Amino acid sequence: MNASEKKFNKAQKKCKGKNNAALSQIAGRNKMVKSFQAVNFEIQQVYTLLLEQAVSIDKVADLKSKKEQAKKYALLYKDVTQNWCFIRSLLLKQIQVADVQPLFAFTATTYQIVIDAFEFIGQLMEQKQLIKNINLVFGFGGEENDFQNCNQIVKWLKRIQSKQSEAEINGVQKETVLEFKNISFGYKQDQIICDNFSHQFQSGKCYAIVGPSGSGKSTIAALAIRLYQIQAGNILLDGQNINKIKLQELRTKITVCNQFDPVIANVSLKDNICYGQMLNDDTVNEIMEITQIDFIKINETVKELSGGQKQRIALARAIARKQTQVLILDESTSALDADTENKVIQNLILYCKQKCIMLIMITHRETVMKQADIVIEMKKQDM
Ligand SMILES: Nc1ncnc2c1ncn2[C@@H]1O[C@H](COP(=O)(O)OP(=O)(O)OP(=O)(O)O)[C@@H](O)[C@H]1O
Repeated sequence: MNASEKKFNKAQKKCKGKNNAALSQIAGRNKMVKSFQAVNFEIQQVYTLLLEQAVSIDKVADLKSKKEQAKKYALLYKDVTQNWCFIRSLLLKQIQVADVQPLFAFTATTYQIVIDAFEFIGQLMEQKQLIKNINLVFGFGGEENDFQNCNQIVKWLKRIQSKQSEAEINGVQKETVLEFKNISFGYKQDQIICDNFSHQFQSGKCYAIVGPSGSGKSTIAALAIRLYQIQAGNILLDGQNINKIKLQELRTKITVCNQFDPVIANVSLKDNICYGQMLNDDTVNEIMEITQIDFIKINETVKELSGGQKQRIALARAIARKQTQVLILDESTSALDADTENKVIQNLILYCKQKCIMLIMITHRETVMKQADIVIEMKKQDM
C-alpha cells in the first residue's frame, strides 16, 4: 500500500458511515453535473440560494468601483459552479464542515472538487480564514461587504447566464461517428481497465455494451466525455481527436446519463427536464411520454421521488438536450420495473433513430441488450 492509499484509507475511516455515503453521493452527482455542462442552470440554482440569503440587503452601493472585483468572483464562481452539488449541500447545511475535512487527505482527482469548492468559498469571502469563511457562508450573518459581494456576483451571473442561454438553443442533428482507436486506460498506473479497446460507433444505430461488473463499461462512457485521460490510443468524434474539442462542446454533443443518483432540483418538473434550456410545453410533454413520466404534472414542483421516478427524470433531461449527437445510457433504467423499462427503451430507440442520434446503452439486462442493433462485449482484465 503506497502513501496516498494509506492516507485515503485513514481518511475514509474518519469519514464514517453516513457522511461517507453522503459525500460519495455528492461526488457522483457532481460527475453528472460536470458531464451535462449545464452551467446556466446550476448558476440559477446557486443564485437563488444566495439571493434568499441576501434578501435583506436593499441595494448595493458603489457597484461601479467594485465591478472588476465582482467580475473576478463571478468568473471564478462560474468555473466552480460545476461543483454546485457540493456547494449547495454546504449552503443548505446538508453536510457540515466536519464531514468534509477528512477529504482533504484524499489525493484522488475525484475529490479535487472538494478542494476547489473550499478554495472558491475562501476567495469569495476575500481570503479570510477558511473555516471562518465557510461559517459566514452558512449563516450569512457576516459583514456588509460579504453581502455586497453576494449581490454583485448575482448581477454578473445573470449576464453570464443570459449569454449562455442564447448559445444553447438552435441544436442541429447530423451524422456522427464516435471512434475508440486502440485505447488503453487504467485509473492507476499498474491497473489496466481498458486494454487496446477499439470500436467505431455510428449515428442512427443502437448499441448495447455488456460485460461483467468491473469490465470497464462505465469507464468507456467517462472517457468519451474526457472525465479521465486515456493513456494510449485515440478517441475521435467525427474524425477529430476529442482532446482537441472544447470540453463544453464535447459534453454538449455527447450526453452521458449515468447510474448515479441524479440531481433533482426543488423546482418544477419542466425546469428539471429542461435543465437550463428553453423548451416549449409540447416538447416537454413529448419527452415525458417517451420516458413514461406519468406520476407528476409538467408544472408541478418536484418533491419526494422513488429511485425509478428519479431515473426517468434523468433520462428525460438527457434526451431533452437538443445538441446531443451521442446519447450514452449507463444503466439508466436499472431501477424501473420490467414493463416500464421495456416501454421506455422501445420509445427511446425509436426517438433516437428518428433524430439520427447514436444510442449506446450500458446494461446488464438481457431484455435491454436484445433491443440493440449491435452488442459489444467488454472483458474483465486480469489485475
Ligand atoms: N474513479 C475511479 N477510481 C478508481 N477506480 C475506479 C474508478 N471508477 C471505476 N474504477 C474501477 O475500474 C474498474 C471498472 O469500473 P467500471 O465502473 O468502468 O466497470 P463496469 O463494467 O461499468 O462495472 P458495473 O457493471 O459494475 O457498473 C472497476 O474495477 C472499478 O473499481
